Amino acid sequence: MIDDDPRGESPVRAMRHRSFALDLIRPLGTARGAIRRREGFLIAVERGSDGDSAGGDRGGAVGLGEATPLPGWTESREACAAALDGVGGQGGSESPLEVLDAASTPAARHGISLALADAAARDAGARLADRLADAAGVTATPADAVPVNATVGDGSPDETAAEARRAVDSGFDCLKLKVGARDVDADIERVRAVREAIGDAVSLRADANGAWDRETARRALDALAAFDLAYVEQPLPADDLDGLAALRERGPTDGAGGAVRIAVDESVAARGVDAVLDADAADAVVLKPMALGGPDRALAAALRAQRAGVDPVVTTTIDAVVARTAAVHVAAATPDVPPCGLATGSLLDEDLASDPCPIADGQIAVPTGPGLAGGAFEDLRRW
Ligand SMILES: O=C(O)CCC(=O)c1ccccc1C(=O)O
Ligand SMILES: [Mg+2]
Repeated sequence: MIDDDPRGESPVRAMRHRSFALDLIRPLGTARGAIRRREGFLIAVERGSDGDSAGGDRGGAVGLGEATPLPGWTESREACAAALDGVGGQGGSESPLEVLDAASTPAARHGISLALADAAARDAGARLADRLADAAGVTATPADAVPVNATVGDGSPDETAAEARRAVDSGFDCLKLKVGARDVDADIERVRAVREAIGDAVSLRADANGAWDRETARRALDALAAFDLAYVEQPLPADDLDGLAALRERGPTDGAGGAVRIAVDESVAARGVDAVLDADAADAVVLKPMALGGPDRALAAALRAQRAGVDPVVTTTIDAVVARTAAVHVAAATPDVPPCGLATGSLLDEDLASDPCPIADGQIAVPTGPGLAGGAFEDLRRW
């Protein structure tokens, strides 16, 4: 097929979606409550045939997408389902990406956008990462592997330290620890226990999921400065961009070393990456393709962040394997990407298909194409 539609925006010839529900092995404790189960939609599309195909009825490759909403970052499951149903009823005359709004239904838009991009990449015989990079004007060749962090949930100091130690023993050299689910003094003891268990050579991040007010955040950051954290993610509520900017500007405090770097996640989902960059609210931005309306939009946000001198960290919302693999391609297309929150497949008790992205030595492998993962998801393409 002639590759005249690099962004996969041709009309949809056929589209279907089905729902799924996947339990986590055990609840992931966060400051916003535990995540126990993920419910979403698997999407398959066939793009419209090219105008030049004489037969008039020739379809392209079947592309796969996933929409796994998580309120707080995306629309509700109901709103996602309604948006996907609306696309199905459209009749295929215009691109569904024009009618799906990235701000109000990012997960639905992610699912359709990914399915179209996978189909287009398969038709072109190219890896998704290469197609995303080309469309975004990235000249560097996408990576074959991406550094990742292990994700460690809330738990007692002993439980948390043991889980951190297991992650390091299995090859991770960057960990992200959930904080903010208990009071600051308890979290300080957890971080101390983890640092003692893993040693100084492992990079350590903490994610408060917006739990603290300004005064608590200052107290927490002052105390946590002793443990050499790479950054603290979302120490303040999503909308407090001024407070986040002020935390960054704060100089070293009495003898405690330099200020702790700030990453933002919920602020990106709530206000968009440009508002975060304009407010000077972050040293790093956490980019979840599911929350940003698609892999292409996530990569564009990553490149804008880099141009502003801010580190883009690509992560999942604990998605099933199709969306996780897409996020790996986004990270691969981002030049010099720092460790990303993509090692979340092991949190799930079951999955839609086996994972084509093995993790070793703290790096996740980027599948060879075409599309998302070559033949890896064949069973998912026919149902
Ligand atoms: O970043 C990671 O390590 C994994 C992803 C993660 O932590 C997460 C997963 C689901 C919902 C929210 C979050 C979060 O980063 O706050
Ligand atoms: Mg986060």
